[in-house]
Amino acid sequence: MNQPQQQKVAVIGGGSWATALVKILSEHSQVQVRWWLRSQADIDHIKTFHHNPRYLSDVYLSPRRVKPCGKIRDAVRGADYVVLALPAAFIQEPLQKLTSADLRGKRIVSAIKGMIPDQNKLVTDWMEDTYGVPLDDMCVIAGPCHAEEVALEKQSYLTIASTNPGCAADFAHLMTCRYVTAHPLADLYGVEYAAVMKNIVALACGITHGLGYGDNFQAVMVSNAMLEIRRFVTAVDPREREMSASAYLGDLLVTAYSQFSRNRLFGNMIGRGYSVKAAQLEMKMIAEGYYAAKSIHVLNQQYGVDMPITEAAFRILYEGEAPALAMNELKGYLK
Ligand SMILES: NC(=O)C1=CN([C@@H]2O[C@H](COP(=O)(O)OP(=O)(O)OC[C@H]3O[C@@H](n4cnc5c(N)ncnc54)[C@H](O)[C@@H]3O)[C@@H](O)[C@H]2O)C=CC1
Ligand SMILES: O=C(CO)COP(=O)(O)O
Repeated sequence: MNQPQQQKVAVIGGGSWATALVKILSEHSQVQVRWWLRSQADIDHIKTFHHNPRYLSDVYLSPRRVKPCGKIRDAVRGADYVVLALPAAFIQEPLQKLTSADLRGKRIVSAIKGMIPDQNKLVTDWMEDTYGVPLDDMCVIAGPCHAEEVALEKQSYLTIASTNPGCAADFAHLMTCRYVTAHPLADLYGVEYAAVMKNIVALACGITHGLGYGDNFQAVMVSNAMLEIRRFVTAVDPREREMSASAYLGDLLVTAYSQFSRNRLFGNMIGRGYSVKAAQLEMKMIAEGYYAAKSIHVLNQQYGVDMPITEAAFRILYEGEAPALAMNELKGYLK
């Protein structure tokens, strides 16, 4: 591994995943983290008490290795890596303060499992189109890994996907610590799309659970979902890939079944009769699957892939179809 002595990493976002990633990065003595958060009160709290007051508040954040700041240009200045760790719907506003020149020569890491909602673009495509960042200078963080379990230092695995093997291997090194093992993988698009789509499936699983369906039904839905994800990813980016690997199947499983899954929780509320608005207000955290259901639905108008689970979620979330009716229709497609 050809890593320089000091690594400067800017982390953009103040939520649970950003906090977990800052914790992992700060396990490395050679890494300096510049952490951009939008709330000045949270920055002051972290500087004084070394904990994020809002998310994963038990996690200790070393003041020697982690420097919170409120100006995004200060955070990225001099950074080797810029890690994007906000929900996709909120990334455009803070990044507007940056120009292509601010990002030139830096490696961009997307930790986001969502698409830019109004443009229906993957984050890496959007970064390439908006800032001219070459795909080879980007990677994505994927794999079954909830921030809450990182906070508890439970053994976890990540996949770092990139078109550039060196970029993936270098960042995988920074994401590996006592309780996290990270592996590089060459399939950037496949991993990025699968991470977006598993959120829609987990949301749909939550809906069925809220409606009273059991584990038998969910197991069939998750198996069918894996085939649905494979069909879509193959249509968008045809190539050989092992979709039972943890970056694809593992992430689908953890999100569909974990007590920590925001998408499952959000779906569960919808299944129990909450409106979308009420579920969003109740949650306090962001379920990317809500936005992804629309983006993938729109994108699929170009590809025409058979996606009954995504379509059922789309109709419930955006067309007002009753969850019970949509799931009843879906029953006929599953096997
Ligand atoms: N939490 C997890 O375990 C994991 C999350 N991810 C991904 O990481 C990304 C970030 O998610 P989390 O940190 O979990 O989100 P979160 O729900 O914990 O935090 C939300 C973040 O969005 C910001 N935010 C909320 N409302 C906003 C608004 N109206 N305008 C601007 N910013 C706003 C908050 O300040 C906070 O930084 C997502 O794409 C998610 O899919 C990926 C792997 C694991
Ligand atoms: O991607 C995740 C775990 O790998 C997080 O999923 P949720 O956003 O549903 O919690």
